[in-house]
Amino acid sequence: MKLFESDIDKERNWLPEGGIVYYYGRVLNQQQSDHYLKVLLSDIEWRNDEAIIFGKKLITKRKVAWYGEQPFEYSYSNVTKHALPWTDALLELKLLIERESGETYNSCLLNLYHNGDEGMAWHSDGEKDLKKDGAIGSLSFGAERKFAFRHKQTKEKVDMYLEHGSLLVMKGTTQTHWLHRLPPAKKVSEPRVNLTFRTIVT
Ligand SMILES: O=C(O)CCC(=O)C(=O)O
Ligand SMILES: [Fe+2]
Repeated sequence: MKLFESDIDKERNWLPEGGIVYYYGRVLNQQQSDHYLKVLLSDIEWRNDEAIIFGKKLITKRKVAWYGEQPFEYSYSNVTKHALPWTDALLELKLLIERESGETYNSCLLNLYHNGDEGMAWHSDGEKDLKKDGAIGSLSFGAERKFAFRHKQTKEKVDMYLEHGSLLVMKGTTQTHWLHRLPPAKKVSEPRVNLTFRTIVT
């Protein structure tokens, strides 16, 4: 049983090889986490994601948004987007996780999963505009969901649970050697918002 935040070992690498994943647990208290969930749900310009897959235009149920310190062009599943300017909440959260993780970030991809029917399939975040081996800082709000890694060669799996107000950091060669996904979760009826802070190189 986890009694105190200090029970979380922030220096533990959750991957056995080929990358680095740190889980910082809840970096915001209940009240702050509830506040940011509400603000993000109402203030972010959420859009259904469009992807061209095998020549077919698909609209995802999940909603997405893309913010940054410059109007970066960002390609993602064959769609090109421009980053919107930071909101106050996103800038506060960016500074918080920069302090926690000792890394810097210049952009953020946001995902809104309305309930447990929505998830994200196996992928790695290795787009060419992303800083090579740069850290990705992932903040989660709302429903606690399982997050899974799978090694591209050995198929080894690592599962973890991302709590309300928690921070996960993926860095080093994680995207080269591992896939990750957010599996659907039948019993979950509450929304989850995830923010992945990244570094774009121009
Ligand atoms: O929702 C999550 O926790 C993960 C999102 C993700 O992997 C991504 O946006 O690339
Ligand atoms: Fe990802």
